[in-house]
Amino acid sequence: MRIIRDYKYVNKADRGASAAIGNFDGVHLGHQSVIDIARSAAPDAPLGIVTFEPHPREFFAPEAPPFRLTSSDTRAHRLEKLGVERLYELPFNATLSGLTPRAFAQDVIADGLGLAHVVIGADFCFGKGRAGTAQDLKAFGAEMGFGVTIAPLIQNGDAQVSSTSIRNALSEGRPRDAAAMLGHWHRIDGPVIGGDQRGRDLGFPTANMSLDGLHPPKFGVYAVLVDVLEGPHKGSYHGAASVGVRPMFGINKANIETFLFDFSGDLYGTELSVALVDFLRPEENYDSIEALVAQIDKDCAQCRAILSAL
Ligand SMILES: Cc1cc2nc3c(=O)[nH]c(=O)nc-3n(C[C@H](O)[C@H](O)[C@H](O)COP(=O)(O)O)c2cc1C
Ligand SMILES: Nc1ncnc2c1ncn2[C@@H]1O[C@H](COP(=O)(O)OP(=O)(O)O)[C@@H](O)[C@H]1O
Repeated sequence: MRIIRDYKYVNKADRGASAAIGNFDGVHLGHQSVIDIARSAAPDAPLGIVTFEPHPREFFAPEAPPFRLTSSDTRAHRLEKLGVERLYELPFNATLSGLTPRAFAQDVIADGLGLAHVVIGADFCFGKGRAGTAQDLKAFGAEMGFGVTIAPLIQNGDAQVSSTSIRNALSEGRPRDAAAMLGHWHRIDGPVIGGDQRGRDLGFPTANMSLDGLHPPKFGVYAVLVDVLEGPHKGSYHGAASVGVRPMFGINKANIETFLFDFSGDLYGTELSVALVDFLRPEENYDSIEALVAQIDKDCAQCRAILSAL
């Protein structure tokens, strides 16, 4: 997969793609479906994605709390796994956001990226003030010479699959509902960072990861599947993770700390992918360290049972 970060001066080899357009936060079942449609709409064309960085909401409201399900790196990895060959990750700035719908179609899609075919969801809006609709894009395509397919929206029961409903499921401690809409477990990816070196004294050393920039799942304890992605301990493990601020030890910056079962070794700096399977309980402030350790023992037993039944 090639990542192209500008819509001007695009190489000939990177033009002519059949591409889906959107934010693709989480790369959920709806996203996977538009990608499949883009693939079958023009099987001989390179399969592309047009997306934006930062996410438009981050650009318009930089002070708002983090809401992303996936970092741009994770998004790129997932798209590559789905067979995407060209990722047009366009800088979302005042210039791009100020283009009228017609200018976006002409300058970005037709002239800039030279797309052969475009796939969008039925609720897609584009251009300054989100003034352009999917139907408008179809009309521009006919005029400017690119094909447009409007994809139906994927349902999950009665509700539409969306990044927002996945965020809500995670905020409410329903990771299995999030997974049903994602088509995969919700994962937190990143390197293991240093902590307060307290976990080892408790008898539960934890691999800590930052939640910076990401939508925080409900604070509390989760049964997790852990992939160690590199290094001598590369492999898959079961574990128990604590998401939150660790009230037993003051109010700290929220992170995720994972105890891997049947594991010992150094994970500092190693890339991990932690999948949230079930929410067990909220994080608590216990009366004593002994009470916390007794509870963590119970949490681990419960997590082992949940994970071995998967
Ligand atoms: C399964 C599990 C459950 C935990 N539950 C709580 C909790 O309820 N309250 C809390 O303050 N910390 C909880 N912790 C977090 C510990 O406080 C944390 O792992 C410890 O402070 C180690 O910090 P360190 O990794 O920075 O050394 C839990 C940790 C694990 C692994
Ligand atoms: N079973 C395990 N689960 C998670 N991390 C482990 C485990 N065994 C050893 N480690 C290592 O111990 C470190 C965590 O120890 P801990 O005392 O909690 O320190 P920190 O405060 O840095 O998290 C991890 O980053 C990892 O390198």
